[in-house]
Amino acid sequence: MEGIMKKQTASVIEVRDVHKVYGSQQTTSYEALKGINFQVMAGEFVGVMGASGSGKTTLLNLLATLDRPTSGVIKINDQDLSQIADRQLSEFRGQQLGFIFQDFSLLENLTAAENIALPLDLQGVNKQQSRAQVEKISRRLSIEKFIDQYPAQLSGGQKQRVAAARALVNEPRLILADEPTGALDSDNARDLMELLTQINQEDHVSVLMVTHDPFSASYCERILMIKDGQIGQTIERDGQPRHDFYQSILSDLGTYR
Ligand SMILES: Nc1ncnc2c1ncn2[C@@H]1O[C@H](COP(=O)(O)OP(=O)(O)OP(=O)(O)O)[C@@H](O)[C@H]1O
Repeated sequence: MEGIMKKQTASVIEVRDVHKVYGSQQTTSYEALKGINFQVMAGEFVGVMGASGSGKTTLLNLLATLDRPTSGVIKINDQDLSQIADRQLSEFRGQQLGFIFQDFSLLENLTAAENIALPLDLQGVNKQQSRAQVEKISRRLSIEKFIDQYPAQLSGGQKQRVAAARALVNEPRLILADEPTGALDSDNARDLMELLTQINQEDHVSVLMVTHDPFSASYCERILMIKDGQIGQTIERDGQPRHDFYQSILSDLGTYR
């Protein structure tokens, strides 16, 4: 019920006719995205799948404001990214977005707590407030016991929970995840997907997740299938139980490739 009520309020991502061409020479240039259109509404959990080289990372980099489209419009929380100057992009990222990567991207010489606090440090949040926010998110993600340890002392699943805490500590409305279960075994992958689902449903944080893995994708409500730089197909969960959706994804992937 909550899922129905939370949707259709506002769009957190709007992508209109986005093209991305790498290289400027006509002979060597490559069009990685060829007119992408989609929206993600507040509170949605959306997956992006597609074969290697189809343009998933290119799209995620544009949404993450790490690169600019060649043409087209991208809005995040109604803000047109083309209107943000380069020097303001890191502040925008820090305030609006949370990132989770396949390789966790934790700094080895910092404790888990210090890693989680990084987005707050970059925004100049004072130590006391930062410590309070780190403790709050650590309790929420049940990682209080190991936040004073270094990444090398943590398991893969624990590292990804720390990375999730770092993504959430600034209370973003949107999480961008790039193969977040790619380096996890199946139990830890399930834990992480359940955690993301819980955050999505309880805190109404929207999630856009690139994945190759049909199991992880089955936690999404909608999956954009990218093929050769275009959205070829969208698979809707439509209230199906997760296991049934998993089977639909598998059969769609079978016919899609
Ligand atoms: N910086 C770049 N310069 C030139 N071509 C690029 C660049 N980055 C990506 N490409 C090309 O653009 C296409 C899309 O790449 P992209 O990394 O977005 O694919 P992907 O779907 O994320 O693949 P994978 O699943 O293997 O990560 C590929 O053909 C790739 O070779």
